[in-house]
Amino acid sequence: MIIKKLPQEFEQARPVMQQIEAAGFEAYFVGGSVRDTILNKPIHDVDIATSAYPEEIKQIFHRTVDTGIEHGTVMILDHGKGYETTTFRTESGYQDFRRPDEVTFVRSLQEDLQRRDFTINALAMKEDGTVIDLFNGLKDLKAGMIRAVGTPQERFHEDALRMMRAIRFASQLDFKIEKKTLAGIQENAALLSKIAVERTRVELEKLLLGENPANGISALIETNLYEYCPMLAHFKSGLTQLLALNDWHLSSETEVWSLLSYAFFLQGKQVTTFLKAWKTSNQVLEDTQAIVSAVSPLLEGEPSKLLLYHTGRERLASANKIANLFGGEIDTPELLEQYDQLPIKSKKQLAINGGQLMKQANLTPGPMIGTILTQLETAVVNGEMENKLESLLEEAKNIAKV
Ligand SMILES: Nc1ccn([C@@H]2O[C@H](COP(=O)(O)OP(=O)(O)OP(=O)(O)O)[C@@H](O)[C@H]2O)c(=O)n1
Ligand SMILES: [Mg+2]
Repeated sequence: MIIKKLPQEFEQARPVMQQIEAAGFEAYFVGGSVRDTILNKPIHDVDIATSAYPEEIKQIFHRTVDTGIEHGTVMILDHGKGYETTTFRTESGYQDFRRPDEVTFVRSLQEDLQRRDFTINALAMKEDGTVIDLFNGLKDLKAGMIRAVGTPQERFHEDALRMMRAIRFASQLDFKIEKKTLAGIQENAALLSKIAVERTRVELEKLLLGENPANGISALIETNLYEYCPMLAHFKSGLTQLLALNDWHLSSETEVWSLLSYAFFLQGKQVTTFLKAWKTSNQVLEDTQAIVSAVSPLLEGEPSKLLLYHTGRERLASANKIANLFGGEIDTPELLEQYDQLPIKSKKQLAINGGQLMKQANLTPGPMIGTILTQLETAVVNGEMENKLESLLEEAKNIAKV
């Protein structure tokens, strides 16, 4: 197979490939970018595999960065772009099920490709678009099949994360997992606990953000992999419930964690415990908390102005998306319109501040100031008071008297 029209990311990298070849070495595009091009999907980064050793690459190109030289990876800088090139290699050892004990550089493309995870990820492409397909990856791409290269057991022992990758691709590409590969995951699922939570998290997020998340979730359950993911062992029924939802497409990590938390009936501190177990960022945690607490009122259909205000625009859209998945009926554009009509969007927009309260209403510094500001804020948001300095000062004095 020759791909005639290559995406511009490959075109740009061509001179680099040609230079490696001119020096007498082989160079191929490998990995996800080749797979996604054949699937007509947009690509992000192009990876290059080469028979040249890192030191040889550094002799060919003047501007390089050692991004992972012990693994054979050198970044070539060319016309303001960086190209990761990795020397063909084999790996051995894998006593910890996640990293090889030893990496050996080799000159043969075949040896490099045969240690890769799935046939669809073991394609290589020359700079002229010729595809090298040593493991029937093209056939599997066409059939929509995820199949381990060689023996699944070996591939999963080399890196147990590959089991999560398999189900992630099942969702992302809407592919099936081939029988022996699926059985390999079932048999080796427990090895996933050896993998750093952060790596597993990235795969779970990609799974839930994928084209057909239900496909990935069924495989997660069917293979028992979920039992070796942080805390998911407790939530089999919650996970199963997700399979019944109609056609859903999430669009951020925060939506992933909010959907899971809501589907698992988690609240307050339970959300924190769950997300901490998955080591999400604090920002994701904060946003998820806000979204999860907004879902039930949205589902009930009468969200208060104060809820809209405290949730904020972006989180509100996510919360309503989740509410609608569970039967909520509020239209998101209408809800956002209501939000946009709130008199203020944050405390900063209140026409009065603590300093003015002290100076112009003669209030003494202390916690009372905060309490009064919050009451004024609530009144303004609810449309009970105008957002004007004089009337707010007047009201502040009244509150202080009581
Ligand atoms: N555990 C892994 C990770 C990666 N690879 C190989 O390295 C390539 C690049 O890895 P990566 O960028 O992590 O995955 P992609 O397949 O490119 O997927 P994505 O589009 O998500 O980057 C893969 O295609 C595969 O050939 C592998 O064999 N085993
Ligand atoms: Mg990639």
